[in-house]
Amino acid sequence: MQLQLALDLVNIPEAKELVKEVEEYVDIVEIGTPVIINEGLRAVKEIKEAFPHLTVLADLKIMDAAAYEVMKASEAGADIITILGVAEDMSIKGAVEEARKQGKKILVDMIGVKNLEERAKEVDEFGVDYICVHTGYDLQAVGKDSLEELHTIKRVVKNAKTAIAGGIKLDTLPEVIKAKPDLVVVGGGITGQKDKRAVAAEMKKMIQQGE
Ligand SMILES: O=C(CO)[C@H](O)[C@H](O)COP(=O)(O)O
Repeated sequence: MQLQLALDLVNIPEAKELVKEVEEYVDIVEIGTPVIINEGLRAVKEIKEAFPHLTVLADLKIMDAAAYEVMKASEAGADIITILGVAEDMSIKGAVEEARKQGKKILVDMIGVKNLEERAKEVDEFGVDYICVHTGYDLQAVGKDSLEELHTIKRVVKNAKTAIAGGIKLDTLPEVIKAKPDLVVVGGGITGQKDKRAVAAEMKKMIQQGE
């Protein structure tokens, strides 16, 4: 089980500081959608250059023009690129094909997918690398989480790795670990804490113990 640090509400210098603080405890660094909106793919490039040993995920949440956007994120140094599960089949297949050419991976974000079980089976057949259930900020605000959805995809996904994101904190991590996703994505649960390093270290320890 891997730990992904999601960086959403920072600029590039702040992102670098944050990664420096916790890098020994995280496996993947996510350059979040708001960072890419504010800073462009330059954020991906600068983080990859500063931390070449870390796996960098570009959270583009691609909806269209998938092959082109995967190519651009790959050129910037992303190792993993995200596309939405609600995108057209052709877009997801195009993303996978381009990622294979570039030697990169695709994570499908299932945010907003209504027919989760059926769609997870379909995208799993397209050869994607990760399928991620995700409660976005807007639903977190009304108390939702993705644990039930994780159980659903764990049941039906045969090829891809499973992942979970959205509002995971130290106190909710044990339940998540029990469900055994391959990847746990944590943003505010680390970045919003006073002692980020200590929280990341504790999360890593809990994850290792849960394996
Ligand atoms: O993709 C995102 C928002 O759309 C976030 O990166 C993801 O939800 C993880 O952050 P947090 O743990 O703060 O919810």
